[in-house]
Amino acid sequence: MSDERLGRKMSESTIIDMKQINKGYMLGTEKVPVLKNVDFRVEKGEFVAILGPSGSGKTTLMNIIGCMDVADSGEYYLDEQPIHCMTEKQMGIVRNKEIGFIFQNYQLIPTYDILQNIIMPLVVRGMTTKEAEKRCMPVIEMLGIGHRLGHKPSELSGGQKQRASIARALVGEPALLLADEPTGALDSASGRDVLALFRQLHGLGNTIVMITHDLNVAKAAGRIVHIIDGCLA
Ligand SMILES: Nc1ncnc2c1ncn2[C@@H]1O[C@H](COP(=O)(O)OP(=O)(O)OP(=O)(O)O)[C@@H](O)[C@H]1O
Repeated sequence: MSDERLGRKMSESTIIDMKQINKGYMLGTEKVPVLKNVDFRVEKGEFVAILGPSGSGKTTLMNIIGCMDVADSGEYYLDEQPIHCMTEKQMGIVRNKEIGFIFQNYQLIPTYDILQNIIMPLVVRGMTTKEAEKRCMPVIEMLGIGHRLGHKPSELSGGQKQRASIARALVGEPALLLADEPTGALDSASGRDVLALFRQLHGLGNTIVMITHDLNVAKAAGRIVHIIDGCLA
């Protein structure tokens, strides 16, 4: 291992370490840069908001953090694992094990009931339905959705759907919770409720990275990082 590599060894408590990340998209025959030399670091237990206007590159960055897309150049370590060196299959395994996703539109499977949705990450890992259901109960209780388990997502309010999606994100005990505009589809009371829940989860030691365009939402986090025109400030 080179001295340079040793020189930037992560601290034991770093969960995200991105160095000089660049990403662009092809527009006709030209590549348009979207993320420009992004350095981003998150320590375990932090609650960080990435705040930026529409088109600033938030989703592009989230897709890379979430191992759903790869950078054109740069290095990305998630919990000391070099994601930039991995195959798609390896990234899929990291994604399932290390990251709990929370989306603006919940992304619950409409034909599954709420319990089936919540246990899904554990079933994907090979756990039996019975085992998975048992394992999920404390999270379901904490989120107060026990009375909705047999319902389809379409029968729940937006706030309840987001609580179910947070439960699904938590059951696999991920190293990182990654939330993309988690209050974007909610009325203001349900939005405040979800942010209070995030603060509670942060208080319990969870690491959260939340992407938003709304300063009032970002203020719920312990640290705000601004993204403007593909650059982190
Ligand atoms: N798959 C793609 N192909 C081409 N251009 C893309 C693609 N995805 C995003 N872009 C462009 O990259 C830029 C950043 O997009 P991105 O979705 O990351 O921004 P954002 O900050 O999440 O915006 P919003 O808040 O509106 O979702 C935009 O100019 C967008 O048009």
